[in-house]
Amino acid sequence: MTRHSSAAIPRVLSIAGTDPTGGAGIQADLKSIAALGGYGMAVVTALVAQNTRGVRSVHVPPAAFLREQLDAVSDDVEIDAVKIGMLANAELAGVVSEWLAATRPPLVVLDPVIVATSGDRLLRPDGEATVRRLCGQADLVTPNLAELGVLVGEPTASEWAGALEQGARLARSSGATVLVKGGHLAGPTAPDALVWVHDGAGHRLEVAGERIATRNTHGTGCSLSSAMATLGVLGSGGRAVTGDDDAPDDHHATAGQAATRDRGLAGDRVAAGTRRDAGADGSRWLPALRDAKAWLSDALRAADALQVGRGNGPIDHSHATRRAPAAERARVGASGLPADAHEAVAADASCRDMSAAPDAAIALADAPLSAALWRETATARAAIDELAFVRGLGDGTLDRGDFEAYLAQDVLYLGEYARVLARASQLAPTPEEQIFWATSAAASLAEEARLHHERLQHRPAAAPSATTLAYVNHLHAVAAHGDYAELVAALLPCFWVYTDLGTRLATRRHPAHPFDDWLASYADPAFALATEQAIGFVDAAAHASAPARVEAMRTAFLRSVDHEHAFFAQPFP
Ligand SMILES: Nc1ncnc2c1ncn2[C@@H]1O[C@H](COP(=O)(O)OP(=O)(O)OP(=O)(O)O)[C@@H](O)[C@H]1O
Ligand SMILES: Cc1ncc(COP(=O)(O)O)c(N)n1
Repeated sequence: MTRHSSAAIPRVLSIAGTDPTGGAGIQADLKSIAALGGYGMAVVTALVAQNTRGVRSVHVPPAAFLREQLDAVSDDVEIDAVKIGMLANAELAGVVSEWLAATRPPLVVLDPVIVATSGDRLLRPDGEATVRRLCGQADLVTPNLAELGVLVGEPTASEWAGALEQGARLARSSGATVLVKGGHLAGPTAPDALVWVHDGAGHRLEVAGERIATRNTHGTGCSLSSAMATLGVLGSGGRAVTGDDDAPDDHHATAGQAATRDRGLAGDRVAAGTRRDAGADGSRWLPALRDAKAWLSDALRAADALQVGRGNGPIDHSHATRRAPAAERARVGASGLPADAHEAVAADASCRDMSAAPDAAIALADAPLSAALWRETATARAAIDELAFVRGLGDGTLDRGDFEAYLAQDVLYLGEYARVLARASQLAPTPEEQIFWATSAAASLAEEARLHHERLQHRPAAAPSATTLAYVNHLHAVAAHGDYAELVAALLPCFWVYTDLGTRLATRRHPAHPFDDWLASYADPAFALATEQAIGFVDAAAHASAPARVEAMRTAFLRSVDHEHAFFAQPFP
């Protein structure tokens, strides 16, 4: 492929092995690329049966098939950057080297994966020499301390200073910029440094970092290198590199080496697939490293909440877009809404436009149940999005008769939902919760009356469908147990699924949309606030409950989500 035109969204190809638990390898690469704004593509070198505790076995497909995969991508797609990870053996490393020479991608980041954190080898010893040579075809090489030692043929450095010296030796021998990583150092810091040689002189820029106390660091190297490839294309905002703000006094990039980049780092390459005579200008990577490290640190901070696996779990690549845990949401919801939100609640509240007690205290749980339940219902919620009824609501193609038939069932549901909300109020342990659920019950009845009056007067009264009956029977059955925690868990999906759906449907609004007013009511911030409060109360109830009761809460919540799905999926004659 010779033609290259730059796209606004970096097209980044990962060439790496797999991790079925999603924390490392190609899965981590794709998540990182997406999180940082790129479009991820993936060519698999090896299939690895591994989890957070270690590697069980490795299956390496034929080398010729690796080349077929690579050609399939490069024959069709303009690639902005390549990230190379696990190469398994010399033969595969050789295939990638040949493909790089033929294809000349504008930016190449090599993470020379040799040994996993678990201690298992991911590169056969016969591949080390080839990977060493491959460094000469990369713009950036990102070895951890052990890999750095192997690449320079020395024992693993135990001190940062020694690692930097080894990085300088690798930079000199390869011509690439070396990102020396301090993740494996002992001590309270986790520094990283860019090391390169330019016109024969060695240079270094260091980015400091605090060590985050977590054992969930699986895949940090894969994630960082993919982030660097993506941000390298973007130029990490295209900021000018001043070259000396992070540099240690004794050893820093000079102003002469600093560069203002138009877009990304691709211009730094003399010819991809060849060694550069003058060497790289490594300072160009500094903005990308700063941004990648900040992102990675947040992903490490969020890692423990994921609860994936029993070994060294993954980082949370999606921390920035993921809904914050319930406690956090409750806090933001309570403080981040317009001051008039509470009045809006009082004026127009229902099960869907759920009311709230304005001064309700948000009880914060240590480990929110709600976040786990939300994750557990991701598939069911995605299925709701895909329903013909919901899609028709969003794009406005839903038959009006069907819409009214739905509203007729909703009215019937709201009447019964109000009774169950009232029961929650009766069982509530605090006055705040008592008020919240009672206010919600009243609002639910108000919405029932409003819908009836404004939208359904011309229709004969409907009988409850089997689906509507099943949902309200489930709620009444849980109410009959008399367990407040279980009951509020059963009530929550009606708040939450509708808020979530409503927020997304609201983006489809336009003045001519046939259901515009209805969509507007679901995007009401007061409705979102009420949902945040309900989530906070459910988490507080879980916090105060024994494990068996929490399990009952979970079951009640999951069943309600299933009923929400069935409610939207039912035929509306
Ligand atoms: N506990 C931590 N706190 C903060 N940053 C960390 C921590 N562990 C690793 N990092 C950072 O993660 C990145 C990857 O570094 P590391 O040295 O762990 O690479 P690696 O061993 O290749 O990763 P992997 O775990 O995928 O093999 C670096 O930016 C490093 O500073
Ligand atoms: C396919 C693949 N590539 C890379 C790693 C290294 O990651 P870690 O050192 O965190 O196990 C891995 N475990 N699996």
